[in-house]
Order: sequence, then structure tokens, then C-alpha cells
Amino acid sequence: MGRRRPALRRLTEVFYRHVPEDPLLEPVFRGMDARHAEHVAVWLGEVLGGPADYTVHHGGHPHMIGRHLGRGITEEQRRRWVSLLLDAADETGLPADPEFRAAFAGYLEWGSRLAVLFSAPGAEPATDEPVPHWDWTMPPWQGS
Ligand code: HEM
Repeated sequence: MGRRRPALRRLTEVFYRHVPEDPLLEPVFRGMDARHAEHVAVWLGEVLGGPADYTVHHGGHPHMIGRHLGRGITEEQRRRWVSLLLDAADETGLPADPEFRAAFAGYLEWGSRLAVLFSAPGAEPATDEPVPHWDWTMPPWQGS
């Protein structure tokens, strides 16, 4: 998935370019770290089977958890985050085959719901876990 890094970088760049225009998400990301988009692209690459660069260079799973702690992400914000990221996938021409998009949307649903849980006030999530690996098993559709 190292070869997919440029596509994921474009994805997160476009996503975070739109975030300041979004009233629900703008306050969440105000003052965000300038390298955030790049780091999230590296994270997604590792999750989707690419090199373990987030684990090796960016603090791995504990760092990702730490960046969400105490933020109190709401269901509305989570839903908008997923929706904007899927819009950015279209805008940047990420592969549109049903199998990839189903897996990608599934990961975003799963991960963003966890983000709501571990960003809640008082949550004490385990941090000593590896970066997850998302796989997909649907074979390409053979219909005519
Ligand atoms: C699948 C779901 C998600 C993934 C994979 C993800 C991934 C990440 C990663 C890897 C970081 C740390 C970046 C770094 O190392 O600098 C991060 C930070 C952050 N995330 Fe998420 N995230 C998810 C969901 C969300 C949601 C739903 C929100 C809010 C609506 C959110 C808000 C933030 C914020 C505010 C930061 C800190 C930004 C900064 O660097 O200042 N995340 N996320």
C-alpha cells in the first residue's frame, strides 16, 4: 500500500481543506497540527495493508488514541466526518470499485464510532494495541 500513499495524501489534504468550511467540524479541528493531514494519510495506509510507518515514525496506536482523548466527539460530528471523507474520496478519484468502497466505508464507520467512545469525558481506553489492519474479503462482482 506504499504505492497508495499519494492517493491517500490527496484524500486527506482535500478533506482537511473542506473542514474549515463545515460548521460542525470547524471547531473540532481549529488550531490543528499542520502535519495532521499527512499523519492521517500514513495511518490509513498502514490500516489498509501498507507499510507500518505510523507505528514506526508517528507513535503508533497510543499516539492516535491520545490525540482524541477528552475531545467529546458527538455523533453528529462523527457522521459529518465520515460523510466529508467519502465526498473527498469521490473528489480525489479514489478507486470506486464496490469492494474497495464497501471496505473503506466500513472501516470509517468502525473507527469513527470508536473515536466517539474513546473521546468521551472520562474514557480510559487501552492504548497498548497495534494499529488495526482492515481487510476485505468480498470477491469482485461477476455479474454482467
Ligand atoms: C476512522 C476514524 C478516525 C481515524 C482513523 C482517525 C485518525 C486520526 C489520527 C491518526 C490522528 C493523529 C494524527 C497525528 O499523528 O498527528 C487523529 C487526530 C485527531 N482526530 Fe481523528 N480519526 C478518526 C476519527 C475522528 C473523528 C470522527 C473526529 C472528529 C469528528 C476526529 C478528530 C480528530 C482530531 C481533532 C485530532 C487531532 C488533530 C490535531 O492534530 O490537532 N477523528 N485522528
